[in-house]
Order: sequence, then C-alpha cells, then structure tokens
Amino acid sequence: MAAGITKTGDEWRLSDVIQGVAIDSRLVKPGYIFVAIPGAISDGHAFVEDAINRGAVAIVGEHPLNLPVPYFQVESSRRAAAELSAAYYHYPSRDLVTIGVTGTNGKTSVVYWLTALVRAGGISAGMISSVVNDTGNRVRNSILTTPESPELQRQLWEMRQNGATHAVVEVSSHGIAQRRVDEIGWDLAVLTNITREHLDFHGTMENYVATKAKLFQRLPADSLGAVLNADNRYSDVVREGLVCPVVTYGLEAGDVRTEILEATAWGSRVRIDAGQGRPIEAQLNHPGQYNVYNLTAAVTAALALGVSPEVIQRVIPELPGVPGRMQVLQQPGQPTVIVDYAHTPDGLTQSLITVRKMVEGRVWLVFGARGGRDRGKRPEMGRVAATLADCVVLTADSPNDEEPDAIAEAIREGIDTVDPAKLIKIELDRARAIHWVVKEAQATDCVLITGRGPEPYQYFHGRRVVLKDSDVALDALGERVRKGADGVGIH
Ligand SMILES: CC(=O)N[C@H]1[C@@H](OP(=O)(O)OP(=O)(O)OC[C@H]2O[C@@H](n3ccc(=O)[nH]c3=O)[C@H](O)[C@@H]2O)O[C@H](CO)[C@@H](O)[C@@H]1O[C@H](C)C(=O)N[C@@H](C)C(=O)N[C@H](CCC(=O)O)C(=O)O
Repeated sequence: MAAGITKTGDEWRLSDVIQGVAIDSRLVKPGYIFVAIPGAISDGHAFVEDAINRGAVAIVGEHPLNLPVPYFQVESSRRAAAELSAAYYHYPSRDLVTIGVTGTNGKTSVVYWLTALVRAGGISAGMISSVVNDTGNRVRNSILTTPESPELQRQLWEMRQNGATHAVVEVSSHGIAQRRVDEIGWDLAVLTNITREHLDFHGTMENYVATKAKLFQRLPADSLGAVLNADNRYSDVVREGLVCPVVTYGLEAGDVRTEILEATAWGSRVRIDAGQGRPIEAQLNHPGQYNVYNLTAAVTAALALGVSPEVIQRVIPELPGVPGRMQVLQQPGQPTVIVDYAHTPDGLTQSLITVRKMVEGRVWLVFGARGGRDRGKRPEMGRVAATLADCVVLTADSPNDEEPDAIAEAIREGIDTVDPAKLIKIELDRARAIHWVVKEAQATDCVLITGRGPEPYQYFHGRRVVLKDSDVALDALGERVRKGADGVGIH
C-alpha cells in the first residue's frame, strides 16, 4: 500500500486518506490522486508538478517518472482514471440499473423522455444529459455531454445517495473513445441513429460507428440488452457479435413498430405496437418524424425496464421539451422563431423538413458551424441549407480557434453548388445576424436558428462571449412587437 492505494487486477482499493481523483491539475485538492493524460493539445504529465504543489498524494501516468510522491505507471491513463474514479465512489453503477443512450442525433430527447417515462412508472431515476445532470434532488447545468470519469462517477454516487435505482446516461462517442464510461456496467443501451458527425475526431465513419458499437459490445448476455433503430443502416454493424438480447424499433421495421396515424406541424398521433397486447396510442406534442423515432426509442427502452404500456400511453402527451431543441418563440402577428441544436447535415435536414411544415411563408435559416470540429460536414450543411431553406444567413457558431469567416466560406462552397442566390447575407456577429433576420422576415415566415441550442457562450480563441440564441431572438422579437406587444411566449 502506497499513499493509501492498492491495485489487484483492474480493481483499485483506496483508503480514507484519498480525498478524490482528478485528471486536471487545476482541480486537485490536498489528498487527491492526479491522473496525467496525454492529450492532443497538452500532455497531462507536464502538470504533475502543479498537481503535487496543490496537494496530490499520488500520481498515475503513462510515462516513466521519478517523483517525490508514489507514482503508478499504467498502460492507459484514461482507463486508470475511470477505474480510480469508480473505486473512489465505491462503484456506484453496480447498485444502479444503468441505461446508456448513444447515437448522432436525438440522444438528449431520448434521455429526457426515457427518464420521464420511468419516473412515471414509479422508478427513481437520475439523468445525465448534455443539457442538465439531475441526480434526484440536485440539477446542474452540463459542461460536457458525457462528463469526465471523476465527475461521472461522482454524479452516479450522488444518485445512489439520493435513493435512485436507475441512471439514464447520455453517452457521446468522445465519452466512449476517451474511456469516460469504462467503469460502468451497462444494463441497457439505446442507439438513436448514426449519421455523419465528429469525423475530425474519429477520422472515418467506420471508426465512428465502431466507437459507438463499443457501448453495446460491453452488454453481457444476462443484461436487459440493446435497443437498436431498425431503420438506421448502421444498426446492423452495431449488432454484429453482440451477446446480449437485442430489441429493434422503427417506423419501417423493428420489433417495436410505430405508425404515424396523423401528423400536424406541431406533433403526431402515433400507434406503437410492441407485439404484446393492445398497441399504445397517444398524441406526441413534439413535431417531426425524427421525434417519433426518439419517442419509439424511449418507449422501447421503457418497456424493457418494465414500465407498463398504460403508464407510457398516459405520459406521452406530457413529455417535456428539451431546452434549445426546436424551441418555438411565438407572438401573434410576428414571424415564428425556432431555436434548434441541429449541427450535423442530417440534423439540419430533419429540422428544415419539420419547420417547412409549420409555416406558410418562407423559411429563413441562420447558422454557422463550430470551430475545431469536423470540417468536411460544412459544405454538406451548406448544400442542405440551400436545398431546404428559402433564405440563408451565415453567421458564427462558436469558432473556437478557427476564423469564423473561413468557416462561413466552407459552408458557402456547399450553398454555391445548389443555389448561390439562397445565401442572402453573411453576418458573422451572431446577435446582429439574428436581429437582422427577425426584422426582415414577414409574419408568415419562420426564422430557424440552428447549431447551438441552449448553449450560453460562444468561444473565440479562448475568449468567452455570453450569447444565448433564444435570448437574442426574444430581444429581436421584442423589438418588432414593442408597439403594444404584451410579451413573447416560449412554447
Ligand atoms: C477534443 C477533445 O476531445 N478534447 C478532450 C481531450 O482534450 P485534449 O486531448 O486536448 O487535452 P489537453 O487539453 O491537451 O490536456 C491534456 C490533459 O492535461 C490536463 N491539464 C491541462 C491543463 C492544466 O493546466 N492542467 C491539466 O492537468 C487536462 O485536464 C487533460 O487531462 O481530453 C480532455 C481530457 O479528457 C477532455 O477534457 C477534452 O474534452 C474537451 C473539454 C471537449 O471540449 N471535448 C468535446 C469535444 C467533447 O468531449 N464533446 C462530447 C460531445 C460531443 C457532441 O456530442 O457533440 C462530450 O461528451 O461532451
């Protein structure tokens, strides 16, 4: 035993001397273990001294080091961080039924809706999502979609302390690749869909799909199993070699099949047939076919968790909206403004198709693309915009370390291949762009603002600027309705 740590196989034992685990030296407090991770920008090993100065009592890393405190050299620091974090919090996932939800689009909605369904079924569940983390009696805004392993294990521990029996966790491909979720013994995993995304990080679609598939490969034969989207072509790849039970869902195929009985611009009446007894029939008050898929995924998972069809049917009409996902800002006699998170070619396609059905007039699209992310998707998003929107205004998303005009130029290339006339304006100041479009649009038009959803900040070379799309849009609508307006409602 050194510094209160022993390791047997993959299992670490930590004595009470250890006060926490950190992978960022700036978060180290006296009594912590610091795990040095070789990163893409900097190398955590360079911050070992900083960690020791802040009170780290042991260091874990991948390089040979000679240190004044106990040092554990491991093959993978990320794996060790997950193991140590789980050990520090006494392996909380072992006492929880853990449900991982992954996929390119729709993860957050499925996490929100599945949590609502299981809670309605009398199950005490915590939720980790890209918007908020809710551990039962405490809700915090999220920083990452899937937190780093020390934070993730802490949240699971807190859920258990709060009496939760289940945890619904949004799992990003970064979370899987960076081994943040390594020490969770999953009981159920759900795939929404896979389309192009994050190729800057994963390199190829093959790698991206293979990373997502890892979540499902970890499900043992006696787990509740995998819930896969039968209508998404990558589900077959994910399914290969699985030893766990598999349930599929879809609109065209699947063990659980949903039929849209009636679709309006604002929602769909659906019949969900799980092949057992009477089908569930209910009104989903969220627009678009993609939300019917999200619902079917959540319902299939809820059924696997034992929630009754009667409860599911009762709750569907009340399912909550996710902040910044198709958030409609409306005022009589003014253009409809919708804030959405769509940030992939497929997500943008779904949003535009849905919005098109909601309004009689033109669809204005205001968007950009995040810096430091998959560059290849930018012209593709330009093509989608020019194909499905009437008027496009390009602006900055969160450029990070890239130049916003260069990002806009890459999107413009895609627009030009379809119809250059659709590009009405490039205004890189996002607030100004939103104000301008809201002023120009007619009452029957829709202004769709995509890419950032509920995110509160833009980042410019490390500088943080406060900007929430819905706040700016409300301001802009307020300007239009100032004369005699009695407020703009959020739906
Ligand atoms: C692009 C990417 O994957 N970045 C992740 C990566 O960063 P990196 O390789 O650049 O790490 P680095 O900054 O070089 O630092 C290396 C190590 O030194 C540490 N450090 C750094 C500075 C210091 O003073 N002290 C210190 O100890 C860092 O904490 C880190 O452990 O490794 C870090 C440690 O694991 C992650 O925190 C970081 O996520 C950043 C914050 C991030 O923005 N990630 C995004 C892309 C992400 O994960 N997104 C997904 C969802 C995506 C989606 O669905 O759209 C998510 O789950 O949120």
